[in-house]
Amino acid sequence: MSDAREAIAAAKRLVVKVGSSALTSAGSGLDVSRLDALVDAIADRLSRDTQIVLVSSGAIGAGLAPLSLGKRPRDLATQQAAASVGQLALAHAYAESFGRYSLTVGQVLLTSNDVVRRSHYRNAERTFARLLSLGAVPVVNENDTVATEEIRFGDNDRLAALVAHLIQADGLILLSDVDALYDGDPRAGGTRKIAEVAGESDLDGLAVGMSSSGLGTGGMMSKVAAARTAASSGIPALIAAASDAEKALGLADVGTAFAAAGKRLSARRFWLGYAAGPQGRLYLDDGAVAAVVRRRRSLLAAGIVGVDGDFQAGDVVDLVDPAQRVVARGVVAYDVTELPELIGRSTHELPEEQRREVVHADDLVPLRLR
Ligand SMILES: Nc1ncnc2c1ncn2[C@@H]1O[C@H](COP(=O)(O)OP(=O)(O)O)[C@@H](O)[C@H]1O
Ligand SMILES: N[C@@H](CCC(=O)OP(=O)(O)O)C(=O)O
Repeated sequence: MSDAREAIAAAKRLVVKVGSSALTSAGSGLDVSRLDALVDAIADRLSRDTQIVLVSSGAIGAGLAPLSLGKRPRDLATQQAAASVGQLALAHAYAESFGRYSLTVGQVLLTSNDVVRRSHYRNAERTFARLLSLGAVPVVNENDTVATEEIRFGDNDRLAALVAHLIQADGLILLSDVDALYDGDPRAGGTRKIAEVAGESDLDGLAVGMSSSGLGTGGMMSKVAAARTAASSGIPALIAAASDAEKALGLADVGTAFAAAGKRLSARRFWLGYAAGPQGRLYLDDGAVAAVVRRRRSLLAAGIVGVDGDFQAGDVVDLVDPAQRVVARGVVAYDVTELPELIGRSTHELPEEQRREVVHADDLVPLRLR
């Protein structure tokens, strides 16, 4: 049994995410018997001294049949109407289902603003902590009815990874309609199941594709991205089938396990690296990339070759290498208008008041290349 599986089996706090494809079907909407089976597995784990936050998709899928919509709509307004109807059905079904175990659920609907802005992020953190301390099961989804195209997560796998860090979970379980990660889309046949992802090299050469049901949004790609986000911030993750929920939440001996890399990032550094919305880009030369990413130094004006975006001192920006890859993210100490006359110049050439670092090492998080 891998460390990741042991950690998930022994976790005191878990985030469990279930996808639309595991709860709904195009013709008949919400499948209450599958939802009940998931709740059975969660209730069993809750009875074994574990706190669980459930991130559940399915609002749009659950709203289709009541609105006589045949398949998932493409336009945002109809998706939002379906989510409005479906979220109510979903919340009601969870309340009823957990009620069989005398468990109380609390609905938490988030938009990306709730994590992108640091003050909102901390507010969400407090809400989860209080719900859990009161013994309720938080059931989370994106607030689809108010989220506009610009502020949408559109992807509950990522939301689940962010929530996992937010509540300091010991593990993340992503449940879908497929039993594991394969080295190619299993619909193609002849593909091999991947049981363990110990490090990034185990993901080399994989063909990870989109949803097969037409109900899910991100397909396996967003699950792998979410599992990597969790793992790289110190939280082991498991991708498994919702129909295997009992085993996934039991011994964690099914699906694909992602080993946690290193120690957990602090809340601030995690927010900076994965949740915050960057307002601009700083383009670095090779020397600056080496200093910032490998030697964990502050970014100085001398190593910047270009600037893009509309940011002010205190905003979050992406740091981009000469191959145009985002290699780090940090809080910039200057407004965008101040930088053009500073970049490329060494500190001793600059006036006294402009000698501070452009991004201080304490405000900088190197990102693994995605
Ligand atoms: N390499 C792969 N391994 C496993 N599944 C894959 C892979 N590539 C694509 N898929 C597809 O991704 C689907 C799961 O994604 P999705 O439908 O979005 O799920 P959910 O609604 O649970 O978020 C699977 O049904 C599968 O067909
Ligand atoms: N918030 C949307 C789901 C978005 C989403 O990520 O869906 P999925 O890929 O099924 O997890 C809904 O409730 O319909």
